[in-house]
Amino acid sequence: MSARLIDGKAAAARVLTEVATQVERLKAQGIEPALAVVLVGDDPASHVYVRNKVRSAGETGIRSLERRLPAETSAEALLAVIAELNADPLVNGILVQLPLPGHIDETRVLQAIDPHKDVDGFHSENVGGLSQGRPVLTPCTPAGCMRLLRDTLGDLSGKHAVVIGRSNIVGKPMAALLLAANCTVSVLHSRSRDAQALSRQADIVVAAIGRPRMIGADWIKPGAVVIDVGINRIEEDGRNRLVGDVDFDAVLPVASAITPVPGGVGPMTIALLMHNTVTAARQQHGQESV
Ligand SMILES: Nc1nc2c(c(=O)[nH]1)N[C@@H](CN(C=O)c1ccc(C(=O)N[C@@H](CCC(=O)O)C(=O)O)cc1)CN2
Repeated sequence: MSARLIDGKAAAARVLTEVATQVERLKAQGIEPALAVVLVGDDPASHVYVRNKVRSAGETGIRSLERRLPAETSAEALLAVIAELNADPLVNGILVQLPLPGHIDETRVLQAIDPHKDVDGFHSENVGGLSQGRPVLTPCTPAGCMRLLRDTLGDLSGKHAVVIGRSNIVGKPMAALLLAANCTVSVLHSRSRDAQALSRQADIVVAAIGRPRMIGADWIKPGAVVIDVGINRIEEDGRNRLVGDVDFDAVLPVASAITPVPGGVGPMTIALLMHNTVTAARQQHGQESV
């Protein structure tokens, strides 16, 4: 048996089409959703992601503003930019591209964003709301993984889901979303005992550890659905390659469905950012989220 490929590009295109329809409706009411993207420094991957975010905004009719700042920008200067965007009534969503240069405290910066404009869902107000099941802005990568899982499995109720990795951006919000979908959730990390055996009991495995191809076939129960969040750049056979946290070739014959890297979770992250921007715009105008 060979697993079905979960096509993140196609799923992202569907989300973006939904978003474009919502944007058209808002514009007909005189509301133009706008997203501010803040990029500090020269990280080449961050530049690509920001370019793709601005492009997706344009394609869905969302107005975008870019604030590009040099790597040596002080925390105070960055906070001043965020304060200006918070105060601008025509800006609905703000995101600060991560990682920030080492001299800037990321938490301090993320906490400075108005929670209603926090389209990354990283502010503690939104993190807390997510764990309480309130309708808050939700981190884009985990929200994208949930869409892929629902498209693949339908109702997730009662499934045993294992999340490997406990980062604030992916692992922890992913666990909260799976719990909200009535899964039985285990979060595995570097100190977990018998991680492989626990993972092998799961119906759903979400790998978000940042270690190239760490999850092999012996971590996966036959027929499980595998979501690979890893994006690792490695050099192999003299070529630069992008690989996930899952050993794709080894797991393919064991799983029932699997996301590839590239073309799996990554495109969903950007699509869900556009979705969150429209949600933020609707909420700021007293409308329910869709
Ligand atoms: N403020 C944020 N910073 C970061 C986030 C985030 O959600 N908010 N996530 C990641 C980077 N990221 C978005 O910002 C992101 C990563 C990967 C992709 C993507 O489409 N990947 C492609 C491959 C692209 C490539 O060649 O590198 C894929 O997997 O198919 C989109 C967005 C960290 N920072």
